Amino acid sequence: MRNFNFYNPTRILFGEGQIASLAQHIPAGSRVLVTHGGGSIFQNGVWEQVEQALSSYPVSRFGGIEANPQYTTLLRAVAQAKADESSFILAVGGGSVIDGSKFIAAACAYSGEPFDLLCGTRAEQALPLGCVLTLAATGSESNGNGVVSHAERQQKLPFFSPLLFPRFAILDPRTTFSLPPRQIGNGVVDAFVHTLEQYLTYPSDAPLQDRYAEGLLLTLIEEGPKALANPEDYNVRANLMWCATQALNGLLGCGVPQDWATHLIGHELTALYHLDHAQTLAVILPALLAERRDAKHAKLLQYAERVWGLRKGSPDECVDAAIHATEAFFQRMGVATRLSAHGLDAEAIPEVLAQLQRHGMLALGEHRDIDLATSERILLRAL
Ligand SMILES: NC(=O)c1ccc[n+]([C@@H]2O[C@H](COP(=O)([O-])OP(=O)(O)OC[C@H]3O[C@@H](n4cnc5c(N)ncnc54)[C@H](O)[C@@H]3O)[C@@H](O)[C@H]2O)c1
Repeated sequence: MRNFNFYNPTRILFGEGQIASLAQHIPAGSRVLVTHGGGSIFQNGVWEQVEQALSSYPVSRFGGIEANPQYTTLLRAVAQAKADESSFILAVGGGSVIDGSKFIAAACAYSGEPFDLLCGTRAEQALPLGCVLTLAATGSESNGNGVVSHAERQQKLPFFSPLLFPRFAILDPRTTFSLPPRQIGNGVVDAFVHTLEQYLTYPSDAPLQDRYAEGLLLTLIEEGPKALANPEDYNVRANLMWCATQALNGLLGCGVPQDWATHLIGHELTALYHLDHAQTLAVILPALLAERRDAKHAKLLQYAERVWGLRKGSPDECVDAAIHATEAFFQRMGVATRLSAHGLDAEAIPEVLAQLQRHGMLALGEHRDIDLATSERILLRAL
């Protein structure tokens, strides 16, 4: 096992009714800016609960943070937060609202050009941030990462600061009942691929991390389809929500090699062709596993046996069957696994490669050996 430095200060408030406890976790006297997306919180009762819980604070609201939050939208929120002298940001939504709110929190406390924060300048100050999660997927509710899109530059820009871990995250599974099937599928696929990015690499003598990852994968496989079939099953939603948080709160990746090539190639597909984040993962991951089957052979075999129960046949047959089972699972969650399903053909690939080159993505994966030629082969397999 490798050395690691694990830090996660986010308080998790899990379960039905927890929104009512908001006032216990936001410092008295704070001027709260509530950030949200397109308006689902007004239809599913979440806003009512938040408004009631915050009745003792001065509250302002910034809505309209879109999926794959846009830099220009977030700058407007920063201007509002400054004008309102906000001292606490409460993000109410999915990964996009939370990521966007992390940027707002950092940019409000930054005296330079806000874009610097997306180009490697790490936030050294930030407004405190909390969140009410409404979509189980990204883990953003309990990590210090964010991704902001810049439409004009066709870029998705990741950033990180330990100051951007939410102070608390309210995880009430009932808030997810109103998700449309597309977002249920996306959420399960996202959490599944986050887990695989930290598991399906090469053996590193970390059996606890392996079994932790396998536990998350098995739970997602069991519970994911149930959420599609019965969207208001509280326990199913609760288990999925807790899986998604743990898939990217930092603990799973401790002491093990990590891949993340699927995400980095996927980001370019979103920036160029506007696929949902998880749609890109479902397309790239099976193709990447097929392309990298030799480098990942030992862990693919372990994955085949322990996660999919595949023991019959030659090792190669088991690996093939595991990749096939992964793809079939994504499809069962309603998420397509081919570029062609999104109307993209081979003509789309050169621009993805050009973007990877522009962004310096020339040595990806756990061995840093996925060069542009390998990325091209992965994309061709994904057609
Ligand atoms: N910070 C991280 O660690 C991390 C990790 C992975 C992905 N991301 C980023 O997060 C973003 C994706 O976030 P996401 O998958 O959570 O989706 P999202 O936040 O983009 O939301 C998707 C859609 O679902 C709607 N929605 C959210 N909650 C709802 C509810 N309860 N009922 C009805 N509709 C609801 C939103 O309004 C939006 O239209 C991408 O930009 C991705 O790159 C961040």
